[in-house]
Amino acid sequence: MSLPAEITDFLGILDESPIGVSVSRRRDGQVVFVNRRFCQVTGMTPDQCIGHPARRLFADDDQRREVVRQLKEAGEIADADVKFFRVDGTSFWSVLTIRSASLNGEAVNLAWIYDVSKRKQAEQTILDGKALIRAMLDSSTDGIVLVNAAGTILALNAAASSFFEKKSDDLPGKSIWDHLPEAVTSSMRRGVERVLARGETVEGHYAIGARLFDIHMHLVDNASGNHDRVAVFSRDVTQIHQRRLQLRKLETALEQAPVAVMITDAQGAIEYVNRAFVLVSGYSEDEVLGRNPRLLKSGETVASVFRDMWQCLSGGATWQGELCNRAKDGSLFWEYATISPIRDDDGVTTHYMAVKENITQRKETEQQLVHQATHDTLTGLPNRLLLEDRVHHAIEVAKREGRRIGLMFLDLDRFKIVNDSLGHVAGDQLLKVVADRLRHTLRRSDTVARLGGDEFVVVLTHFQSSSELAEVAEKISTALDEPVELSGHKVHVGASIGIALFPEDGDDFNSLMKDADTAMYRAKQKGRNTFCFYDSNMNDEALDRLKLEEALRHALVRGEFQLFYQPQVDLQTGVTSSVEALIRWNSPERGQVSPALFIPIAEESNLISMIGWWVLEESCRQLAVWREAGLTGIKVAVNVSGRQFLNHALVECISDLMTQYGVLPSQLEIELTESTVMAEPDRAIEQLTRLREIGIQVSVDDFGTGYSSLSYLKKLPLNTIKVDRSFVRDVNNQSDNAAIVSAILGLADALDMSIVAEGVETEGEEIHLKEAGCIKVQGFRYAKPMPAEQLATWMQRETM
Ligand SMILES: Nc1nc2c(ncn2[C@@H]2O[C@@H]3COP(=O)(O)O[C@H]4[C@@H](O)[C@H](n5cnc6c(=O)[nH]c(N)nc65)O[C@@H]4COP(=O)(O)O[C@H]3[C@H]2O)c(=O)[nH]1
Repeated sequence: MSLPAEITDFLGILDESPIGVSVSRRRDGQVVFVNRRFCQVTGMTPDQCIGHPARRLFADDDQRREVVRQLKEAGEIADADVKFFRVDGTSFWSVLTIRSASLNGEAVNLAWIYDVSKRKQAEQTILDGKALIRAMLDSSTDGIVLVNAAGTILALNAAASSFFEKKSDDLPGKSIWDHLPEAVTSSMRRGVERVLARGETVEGHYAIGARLFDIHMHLVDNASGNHDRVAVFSRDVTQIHQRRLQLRKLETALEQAPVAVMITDAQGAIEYVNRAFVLVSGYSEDEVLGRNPRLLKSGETVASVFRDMWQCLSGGATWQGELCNRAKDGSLFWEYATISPIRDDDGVTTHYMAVKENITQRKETEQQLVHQATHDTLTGLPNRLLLEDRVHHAIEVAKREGRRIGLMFLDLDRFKIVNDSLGHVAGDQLLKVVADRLRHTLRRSDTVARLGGDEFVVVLTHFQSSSELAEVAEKISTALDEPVELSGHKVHVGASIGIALFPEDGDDFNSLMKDADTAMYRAKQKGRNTFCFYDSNMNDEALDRLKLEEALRHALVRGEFQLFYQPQVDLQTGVTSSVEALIRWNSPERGQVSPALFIPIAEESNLISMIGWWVLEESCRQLAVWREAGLTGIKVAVNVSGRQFLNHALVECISDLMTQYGVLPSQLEIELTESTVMAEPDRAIEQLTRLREIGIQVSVDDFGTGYSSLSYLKKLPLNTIKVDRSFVRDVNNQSDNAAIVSAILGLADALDMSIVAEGVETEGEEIHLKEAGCIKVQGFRYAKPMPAEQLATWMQRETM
């Protein structure tokens, strides 16, 4: 059927309207008319519509069926939102209205479509937004309930159900107050009122059933800007609360624990200490937090304990052990510590926890017991047990270091008489006095022990010679020879001392004790208050040395020293321009004593300084005498010992003497042995430099015997090397000596030093030395050391 022109014209008027119009026959559903707008909206041409079934427009079958159903039922469709699919696959939303009508006697469906895609899109966006918000709210673990002023629930999220213990679907529209326990409602009601009245956020904690909630209530604006809604946020804090309670319990337990607890981070910074820690250490929490536990270090715990601790902890294991720490007030305390690493879920150590039991009292008791077991109760001195231990230990060290040990056995000479006559109390008092005197006479490094009764033992480990031991024994004898005041009586006790030496007399404790005891009996037999060595040779030697030292002490005051001078000759010119000053001791008892014998004793007993100064002064004095006598241009080489050389006053003293006697620096030379220079090379360099600064020349004696470090030799400001006599001896026949002398000459040449060969005795030696390039010589071949007066004559004769 085609529509009459007047009808289509009429309908065509609607072409420009926003409404699309189609007319279809009810009979067969064929479209008989579409206006232009209809074609625009549907994206079809009139030809694609007219003559075709109207249902073609519906790409979606379900929708089409629905439209047909409605048309059958009601005969029309009013303003339905329908989604159409265009032939190109795109879709659009339209408001669809279909009405039945009669056109030219034919029943038709008039359809109006109006594109509402934009509105639909906006609606969808709103819906999507709402769904998103809903999803977000539902995914929140906090419950959110929106109520109005009357308490009517307007909305709530899924998590809010736990707050009400009911499914959230039932609740909107109902009163919140009907769904909460009595105890909660009144307080919450007041909260809601406050939020609405003042716009404040109100917080609270509520127990609902077995659960605990943190509640926050906030004012919410409605769409028209009225403040009549309250959002109630509820957070289930039951678990947190329980954990908090648990932690509090643990903290209280830690705080009240009888043991000190300390927690540090992985770097050792203290994060927690409990009350016991504060009590024991004396440090407050604030004073230790953030600091390292090292602040407790006392220096009394052996280093190996800390090494062991860190090895253990860094390996992830728990360490247990004893530590001696220092409290804030400086006192020491002992702890038995258990230190464990604390790891996180990944097994990484984040903290260390130390649980420490104070064991100071136990330690003190232990130490007291040990002290009691190892010390004599009366005198407080080590007893036999400790003595034995110390001697064992000393023997070990002495073996390692190649040292000697002196063990002295002391027996008081008149103790029994005191005890029997004045009683035990006086006897005990006497023993205490003896112990004190021994303690004061000896060095801290020496051991003094009491064996029991009136027997004491002294152990010395630092001494040079047996004469030094004899000296100590003398000192002890002198100290014990002093009278002791006992119960109003002056008592002389004295002691007999027996001395045994390791390793000479014995190499273990028992044999040394036995030998010292034997020697002590010998001393008793000799007459009391004396000492005796176990080895009688040593006895004589030590006594002899002691006597020599004693005599040496008086020699200076008694004017028993004299200087001899030995010329140093120039082989090329035959001229003597320098002499070596050599000391002589004319002892009334011993005759002439060789310096080789008494100089070492003087060095050991410190007499060398006095003797050394005398030699220097005497040399200067002699130079002045020679000058007066017209003997000028002579230089004196003075031997200076090691001890004297390192004395700070040496340079000033030499300067003073030169000024006093009018001696020029070029007239004085200092002779040092190679070992003196090499003993402390750095200090030697310093002192030599100062000597050089005042113009004094220095020569090294005995060169070649002391293993000089060549690198040092280069740095030392020395002028002359003296080739030792041992290399000069038979140099013309002994190739070894010849090689050494030639090497020393080469060295001196390279270091720009001059050479003096010592102890030249034969013509052969002289010829060899001359050919080797050695110019200056000294020895019996030219002259023996002689007194000053003789030297003047000798020199005059030589120059004649
Ligand atoms: N066999 C032999 N010997 C020769 C010959 N020419 C010299 N002598 C001896 O060799 C020693 C040289 O002195 P020294 O090496 O410094 O060795 C000196 C020196 O180290 C020390 N001394 C001497 N006087 C002093 C002094 O005033 N102070 C210091 N600290 N030590 C001194 O005592 C050591 C011994 O002195 P002396 O007995 O006087 O012995 C002297 C001297 O008499 C020779 O051709 N053949």
